[in-house]
Amino acid sequence: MPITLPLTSNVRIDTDTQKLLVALPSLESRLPNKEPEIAFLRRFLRNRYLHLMIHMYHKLRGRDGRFEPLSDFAVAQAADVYCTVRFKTEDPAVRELLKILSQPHVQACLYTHDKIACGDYEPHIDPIPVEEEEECAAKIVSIIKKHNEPLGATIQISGETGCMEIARVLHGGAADRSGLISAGDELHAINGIEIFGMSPDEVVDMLSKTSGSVTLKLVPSQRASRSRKCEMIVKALFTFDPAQDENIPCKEAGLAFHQGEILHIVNQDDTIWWQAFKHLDPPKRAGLIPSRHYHERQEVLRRAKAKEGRYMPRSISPCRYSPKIPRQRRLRKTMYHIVQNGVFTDFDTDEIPAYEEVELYMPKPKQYRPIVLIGPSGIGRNELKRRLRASNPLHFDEVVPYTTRERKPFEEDGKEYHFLTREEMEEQIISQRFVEYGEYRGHLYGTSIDSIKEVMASGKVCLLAPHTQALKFLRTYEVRPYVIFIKAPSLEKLKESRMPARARATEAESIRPFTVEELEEIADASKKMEDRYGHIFDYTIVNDSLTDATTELLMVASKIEKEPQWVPVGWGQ
Ligand SMILES: Nc1ncnc2c1ncn2[C@@H]1O[C@H](COP(=O)(O)OP(=O)(O)OP(=O)(O)O)[C@@H](O)[C@H]1O
Repeated sequence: MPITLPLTSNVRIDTDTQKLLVALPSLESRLPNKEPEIAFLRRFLRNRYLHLMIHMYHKLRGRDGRFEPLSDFAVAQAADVYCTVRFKTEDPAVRELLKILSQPHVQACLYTHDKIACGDYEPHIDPIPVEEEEECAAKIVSIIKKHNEPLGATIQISGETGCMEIARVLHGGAADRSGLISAGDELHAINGIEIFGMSPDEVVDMLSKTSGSVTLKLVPSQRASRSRKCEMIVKALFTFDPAQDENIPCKEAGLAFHQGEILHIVNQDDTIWWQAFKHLDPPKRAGLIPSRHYHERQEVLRRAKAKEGRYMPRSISPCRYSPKIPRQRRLRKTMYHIVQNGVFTDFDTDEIPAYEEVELYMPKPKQYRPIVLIGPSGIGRNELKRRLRASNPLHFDEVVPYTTRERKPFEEDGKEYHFLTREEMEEQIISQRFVEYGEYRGHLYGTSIDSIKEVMASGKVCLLAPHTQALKFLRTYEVRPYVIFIKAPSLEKLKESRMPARARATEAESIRPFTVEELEEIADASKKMEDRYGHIFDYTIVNDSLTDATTELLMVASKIEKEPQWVPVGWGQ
């Protein structure tokens, strides 16, 4: 007589199970000490779910062809659909489809379908996992996030696998502090919630809402760790605002900085985004900064665009004036050159300033850095230099220029000028002894590197007001100049300060007040000069009120004799 299950009157126990149940009492008598196990087996064999499954099994094995599947790879087909549409998240229908496909029960259903379609329901023993599979195992990482603190990592959808992965771990952030999260790790779940099918924005949003303990399920990266953690101190030679950069992976992770700020670069793994923090900032999570390569590429594009729009901030005219030569004459001659490697070159190279590696320079007694005043012609460099020198002539000094003109009876060689023959001076020019020189009325005039060294060796502060072109020669380990930009105030302020003060413009044989056009030219040149050479300046003084500018210059001059300064690497010893 067939045994019927109490709760499933319509499901009959199959004959094999019946045989087992019938055999149980004899088993009990033969194994008296196994009573609990046999009792469990009895309950199991009578379980209605087991019999439902056995029933289904027999149905599926029915040879009437009613359960012929359309395909046996529904999971792969669903994954294919998922990958094809996963980036079209702007379409609500696609979003819904992605959501449905990522539901665990839908996936389980598809999986079961494939198993059945393949007839893969015969019992089998799982192979013993091999070591590589163990490596693929997920890791559960719990990190403690302070209130409002970001995770300290950026995420992206992997181009290879289509999975969400950690793009980079920010130095010093919560993820970095855990020591357990690496770039390339696949992110599968946050606080137990599967993120399969979510967009990076949704994941970021989800992460930002969590605080305290956050548990991440990650599949470790298979890539070999290629972290190139490094510490490099640099001066930023440009200004960066992450809010203005369209390509930054996460604006909140960006580090805004200004030209001249000192940054500690801590990671250069990524070719586009490096990681850095600002000097003197409390030690905290590093931010993303453009890599040198990325900045250069962006700058090239910006310049190309500016060229199209006909505005080129770099197109500053080469030096037209030399210190002793009146403006009108010099304009016609354009005779000013810098010699480099025996060739006449210009400082307006195509180099794109990004970061300059720096080190700390400690001021030493009686070894003062020369102060170099740079600015547009007529802004007041020489006036300020004169005033600084007059403040303490025993401490500040100027260089004695060289000339090939005849010595006047009242002049002393080495006092007003060093006098050389034309041949001698030309020889020295060719051997690059002059930081700047020019020709006026058939005679050469110039500033020699030797005369700068002379002042430096005398234990005085050497004051210079050369043209910008001379910086290429002056910015060396031997001279270590401190460059101060004398900047023009607004045109209105220039007119207000220069006109009533009867500021003088030098002309061929006379001096006269500035014209409005000349003041406009000064304001314009100042702007262009700052755009072009701003990264070289150590300090900027706006020369609006002469008294204020002089006071500020005295303050800076005193500061650089006492306080440590950031200088290009190699100048610090
Ligand atoms: N802040 C100021 N207010 C009023 N006049 C000023 C100010 N600064 C400079 N000047 C005057 O402007 C004139 C030009 O100054 P200065 O000769 O020092 O310019 P510069 O930068 O050395 O230019 P250049 O190389 O052409 O000589 C001088 O008469 C100077 O006294």
